[in-house]
Amino acid sequence: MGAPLLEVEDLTIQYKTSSGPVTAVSGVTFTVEEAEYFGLVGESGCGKSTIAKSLIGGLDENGSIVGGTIKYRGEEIQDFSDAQLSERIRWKEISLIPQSSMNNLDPLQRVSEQAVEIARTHSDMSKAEALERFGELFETVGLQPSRIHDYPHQFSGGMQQRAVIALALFMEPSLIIADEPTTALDVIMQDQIFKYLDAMKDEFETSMLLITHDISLVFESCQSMAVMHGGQLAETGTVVDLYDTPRHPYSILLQEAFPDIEDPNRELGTIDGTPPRIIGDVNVCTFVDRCPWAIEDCHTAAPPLEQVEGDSRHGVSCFRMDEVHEEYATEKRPDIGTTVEETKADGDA
Ligand SMILES: Nc1ncnc2c1ncn2[C@@H]1O[C@H](COP(=O)(O)OP(=O)(O)OP(=O)(O)O)[C@@H](O)[C@H]1O
Ligand code: NI
Repeated sequence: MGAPLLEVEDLTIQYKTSSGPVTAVSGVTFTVEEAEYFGLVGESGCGKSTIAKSLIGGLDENGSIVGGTIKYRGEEIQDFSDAQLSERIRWKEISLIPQSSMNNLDPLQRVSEQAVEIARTHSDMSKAEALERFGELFETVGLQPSRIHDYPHQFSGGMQQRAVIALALFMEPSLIIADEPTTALDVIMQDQIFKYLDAMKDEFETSMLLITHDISLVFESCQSMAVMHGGQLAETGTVVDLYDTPRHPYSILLQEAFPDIEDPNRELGTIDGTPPRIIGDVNVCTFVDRCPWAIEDCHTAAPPLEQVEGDSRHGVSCFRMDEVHEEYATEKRPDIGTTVEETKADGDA
């Protein structure tokens, strides 16, 4: 077997701000394999979009990678110039469906012109072939093929998002980074797009990095996943690992906070507090202030990602992963720091 499709190791990213360097991502490690859907999950501000942008060299002006490696098929992305990224990587190998897709179409060009331009640079399709193929993709995402010739302003927000998804699929990239791809779309359209993406995975061995705050969506549509908190990676593994035996306190509480399809009447938990904003180096576990299991050590160093014994892919960044696992197995819910919504399920209302 060759190198994994995408290998992110110990990635640290900072933004320059007037109050100092904001560490948006710190020491993050995960791997996306070929033909795999990988979910990156965590609440707002935990660094998901920052990672997404960094993977194609698209960080905001004030952002920079200050540590770690990003390898795509074994090659370091950071060694590519912007021209090389445009020529070799973007669209054809990795395409990004950005979080706010609405602002990602050129307002001065018809959508079809943007597609033809991409096809011209990255394939040997003729213009007619490109337009036909793009029209088919429009149909796939639920838009009238004839509307490829519209300008972006002629579309609603949801339609623009679908046009961006069509563009992202256009060159049949090996990796699609989808940053909250369907949040602006209705459930039926979400389903349709995921069905299509699934078919693509089987046909072209496409991989996807699905970025979302919705852990249930990841459980439903991905094979592997990572949970982030406060710029750090809390836990990574297969969805089965994280669904059946979550070990990081945040993964456990996050899972309790979402409805479970297999147990819809379960009470929903809540996670108190908010993630910290980190200036400069990170030498704590960023979950420490919200963690019912935290001890003194958790305040003094960032826990390294360690493999769960006997499982090469399941990794957890918690000094107390074994104790947490044992306690949680017997007592279920921790007794400090968390509150439980008591009235949710049993018809109290
Ligand atoms: N250009 C920027 N300058 C300064 N700080 C930034 C910049 N972009 C993002 N940040 C900060 O970096 C952190 C991570 O942001 P990011 O957008 O990556 O999070 P996210 O997980 O995608 O959140 P959301 O779910 O809300 O999209 C946040 O604290 C955010 O305020
Ligand atoms: Ni985001």
